[in-house]
Amino acid sequence: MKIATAAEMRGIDKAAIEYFGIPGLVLMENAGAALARQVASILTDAANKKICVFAGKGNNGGDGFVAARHLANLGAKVKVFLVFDENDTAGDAQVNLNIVKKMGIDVLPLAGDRDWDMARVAATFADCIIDAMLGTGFSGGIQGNMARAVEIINSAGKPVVAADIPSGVHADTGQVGGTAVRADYTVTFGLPKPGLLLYPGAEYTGRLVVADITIPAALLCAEIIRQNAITVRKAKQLIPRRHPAAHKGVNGHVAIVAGSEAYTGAAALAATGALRAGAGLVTLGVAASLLNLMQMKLTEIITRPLPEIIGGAIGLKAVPYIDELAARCDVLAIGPGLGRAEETMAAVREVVRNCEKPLVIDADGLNALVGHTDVLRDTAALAVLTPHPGEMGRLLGLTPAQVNQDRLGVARQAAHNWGAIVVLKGAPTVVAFPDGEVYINTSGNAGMATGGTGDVLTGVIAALIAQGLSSHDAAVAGVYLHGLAGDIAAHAGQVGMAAGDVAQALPAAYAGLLEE
Ligand SMILES: NC(=O)C1=CN([C@@H]2O[C@H](COP(=O)(O)OP(=O)(O)OC[C@H]3O[C@@H](n4cnc5c(N)ncnc54)[C@H](O)[C@@H]3O)[C@@H](O)[C@H]2O)[C@H](O)CC1
Ligand SMILES: [K+]
Repeated sequence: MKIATAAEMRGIDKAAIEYFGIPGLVLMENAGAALARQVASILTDAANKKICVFAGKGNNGGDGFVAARHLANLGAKVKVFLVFDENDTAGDAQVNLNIVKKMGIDVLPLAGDRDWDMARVAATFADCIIDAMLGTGFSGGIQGNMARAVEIINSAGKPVVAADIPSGVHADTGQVGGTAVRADYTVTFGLPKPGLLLYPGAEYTGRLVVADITIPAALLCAEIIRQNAITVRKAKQLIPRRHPAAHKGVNGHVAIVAGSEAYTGAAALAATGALRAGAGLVTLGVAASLLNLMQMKLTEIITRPLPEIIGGAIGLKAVPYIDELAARCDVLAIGPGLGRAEETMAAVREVVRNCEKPLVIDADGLNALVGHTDVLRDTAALAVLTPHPGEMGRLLGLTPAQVNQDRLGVARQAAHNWGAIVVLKGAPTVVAFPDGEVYINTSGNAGMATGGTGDVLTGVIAALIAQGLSSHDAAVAGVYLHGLAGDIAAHAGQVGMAAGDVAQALPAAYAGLLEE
């Protein structure tokens, strides 16, 4: 499913009206009707129920007027509060405001304090509240009357249904402009917007309903829309199917270079993630002094000793051994737990420069690229980088908070600049490609915010490449598969969930994606 920015949505709207000839009023009618249907389904029966609509002056408000009409026709007692000067509205919204007034529905401009007191009382006694104040036209911050209305809505303690976007949430980034409506449901029109899936916007969205308002399908899947959701449907399309006669060689061979004296768990989790995501063979290259320990921890994983420096970290002498290992395998994942010794970092850069196989670079492998992202330009296949916001920040000279301020934009720009696939981990994980295409993941949960889950993801993506997926598809499907495993593991509880639980849940998640 595509995800449209506010500007892309406006373009779609324009094309639907001007090229296909669908009147804007028809789109608004369908939007308002979808809003009314959602409210009616929440209330089971709208007849005699008290509904408050808080409306803005634009087309978002227009959707609210249409919903008010539909709900009044179902017998609901509707009050429409205008959070703007009545003369400010125009076009389709004004047409629908006039209809609502002619029907005798209560339309109450919020002018003086008494009006606001009435609005607060009405919201407190309402059965449902509709937020139709601001949608894709919102910019800046919420203040004044809008802020007052948001406070009334949020403090009423009643079910809230937002039209298109919770007012106060920025459509493109999910950032909140000071305050925002906390919706229980958001009925968004045509396509989801990034801000409904990105935090904190996702927190205000509640349950997301995507309403078909009869925008021609060709417009909703247009290539010019550069955002996509990684849905279960997308992951099912991409996940490799296994031939009944497949042998371990067919299922691919993953090479992993990871671990150091202090971080043996990262190596074990990355290797286990690859195994549990279906790789036929997994070979772990690790500093020689850790070999016995890793052999004790890992049964099915082949282990290879690598020349090391002090502290059980690989050194430059390991480079030819790693090159040889990668040459025998289908993909090389490098980085988890390697440590940050200068010689280890230099060795990683040398390996990345030489590698002829697809690469997955994570954790300390990313730290090795700080100030050296030019080495990515020469990789044989698009390297997949899997930074969390801290690693991303180090690579870009930003703080994690700055990275999270615009996750889509930061990941997209980095992928373009580096000529690599960037999997920016977090809630939600974003996958960005050099051509500007981005995917927002819809699986996973907060229980996965625990040490080592990133190492597992590295193994998962490498395993899917080893099984024949392009780096592009492996990143998209791997992020979803990993999150789905996290959702399965979370059935035992999110608090206390460990990265190993996610790895152990991978076969069940994979099986779920293979089901028709
Ligand atoms: N996309 C579709 O297919 C359809 C969308 N519909 C609805 O239309 C809105 C977008 O309407 P628009 O008139 O462009 O803007 P808004 O109604 O979101 O905003 C109204 C108005 O508010 C002012 N404003 C902006 N920022 C602030 C602020 N911080 N504080 C106060 N006021 C602010 C600004 O002047 C805006 O113009 C979309 O979301 C859908 O709900 C169609 O109805 C159906 C088809
Ligand atoms: K809204």
